[in-house]
Amino acid sequence: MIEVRRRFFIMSELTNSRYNCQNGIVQPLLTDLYQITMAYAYWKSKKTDDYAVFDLFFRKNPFSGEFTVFAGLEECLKFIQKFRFSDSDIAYLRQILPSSIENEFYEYLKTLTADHIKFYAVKEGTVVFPRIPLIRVEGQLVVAQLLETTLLNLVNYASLMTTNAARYRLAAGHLKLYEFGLRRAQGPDGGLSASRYSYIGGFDGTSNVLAGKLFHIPVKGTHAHAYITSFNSIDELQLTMLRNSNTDTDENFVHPVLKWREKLISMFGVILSEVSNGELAAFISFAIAFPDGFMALVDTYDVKKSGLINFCAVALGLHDFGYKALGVRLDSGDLAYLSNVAREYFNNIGNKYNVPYFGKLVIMASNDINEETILSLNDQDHKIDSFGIGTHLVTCQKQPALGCVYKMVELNGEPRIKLSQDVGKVTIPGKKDVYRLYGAAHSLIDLLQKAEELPPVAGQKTLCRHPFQVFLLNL
Ligand SMILES: Nc1ncnc2c1ncn2[C@@H]1O[C@H](COP(=O)(O)OP(=O)(O)OP(=O)(O)O)[C@@H](O)[C@H]1O
Ligand SMILES: O=P(O)(O)OC[C@H]1O[C@H](OP(=O)(O)OP(=O)(O)O)[C@H](O)[C@@H]1O
Ligand SMILES: O=C(O)c1cccnc1
Ligand SMILES: [Mg+2]
Repeated sequence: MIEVRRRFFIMSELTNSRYNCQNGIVQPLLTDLYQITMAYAYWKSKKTDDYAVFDLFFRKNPFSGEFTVFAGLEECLKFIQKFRFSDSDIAYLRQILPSSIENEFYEYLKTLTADHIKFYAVKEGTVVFPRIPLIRVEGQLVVAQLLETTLLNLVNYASLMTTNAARYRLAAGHLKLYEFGLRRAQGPDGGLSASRYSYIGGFDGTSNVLAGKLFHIPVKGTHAHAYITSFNSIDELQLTMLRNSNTDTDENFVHPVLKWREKLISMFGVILSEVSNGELAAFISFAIAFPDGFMALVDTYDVKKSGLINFCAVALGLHDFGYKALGVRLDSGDLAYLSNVAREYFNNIGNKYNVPYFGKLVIMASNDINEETILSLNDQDHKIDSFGIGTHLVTCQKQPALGCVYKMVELNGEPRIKLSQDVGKVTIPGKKDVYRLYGAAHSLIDLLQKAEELPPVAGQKTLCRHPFQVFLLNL
């Protein structure tokens, strides 16, 4: 039995404002100059009120992949709902446009809104495919045209980023994924979008605090190498006392940690001079600051000979005081190998000193991780629980743009086509609706029909024709 689901939803079915903020720079002037000059030329040719239909779609899945996740819709809806040129916009346009432009045009521009535009879209977060319209805009030609650049800007990076994140999610399975890319993102707005859309694509959280506040995304973080290198010796510790939650008294925390470290040094046969005291001081101070949330960056000096020994000594000290450490972050070296070493340390210590949760301490990995790194790690026997991912994720290094386009497909009820020598660039004319046909187990095909045609009916034969390739599918 074939099931049919409508793909397009009208504006009132799509609006679900979870986020109370609108990005302040998304406004009518966030567009290409040619949209405004075309608006004037349409106005002069008395075509502004022609009835236009535009499709927004892409031609090829990104990352040499087989799917795309549609995103950016929420911002498109806010943009359309608020679309209006302000007085200062008009004043600026008067400055930059030729003096030959008639005054009445500016008066006209001031009156424009998108209130009468009909806006249809696929729901945000839907898996979508090439050439299927993601958005259909219908209405007054001049307004529908003026929306082009901004809608493309809002959808292109959002969908690319969400797809990228979804691919990392597929590669990482159930492991935790955190977006750590703000420092490497394409400016402040790129950074915020990256955090927001990586969350929609399946990440568990972000290090970006503003994104957490604006978009209600869980925020997470550890500490940087700078924190570790800011300490040189144990004597530097200003604060040595920690509340023992078993006895509810403040006790010296450094002495038990040092005792534990002596035991671990002999247990793992490392040389005392190779275990960094500065690193231990940094870990102790961080544990005193966050006894319930102690996560340590262990690769500043030497993971095996120093970082893991110091971390475990502090974690055992915390255990004595009635707290549970969280785990470690590895940020260099062979992440598969080091994660195995870390897990072995934790298991051995947990068994020897009867601290069962030690075997389950979190091992986070970071450092230039991309989808291929995760797939390669999957082929190795790693023990990583979570990844912190920055540069490759937020810059979409593997493919920096999704080629969404916005094309006129109908004017005043007549289909319109853009021809091209390149068959892939020929547009599919006419006002179309989109349906997804489902078999018993999964979706089968996306079907485009003329909007005036009756929807396909579940259980009845439907002739499906590929728009460019010559083969038929009789479902
Ligand atoms: N076991 C592994 N399998 C596949 N890729 C890995 C593995 N371990 C690490 N990587 C990746 O290999 C690269 C190592 O990079 P590089 O050699 O520049 O870093 P590093 O020297 O370990 O650390 P850094 O220079 O940051 O101190 C990173 O992109 C990392 O994600
Ligand atoms: O996926 P990534 O781009 O690596 O994102 C996260 C990185 O950012 C931080 O360090 P930073 O990169 O600032 O310094 P580093 O290159 O010396 O590690 C962190 O320690 C990670 O290495
Ligand atoms: O919290 C972290 O560990 C973090 C945040 C941003 C970049 N690198 C690491
Ligand atoms: Mg790095």
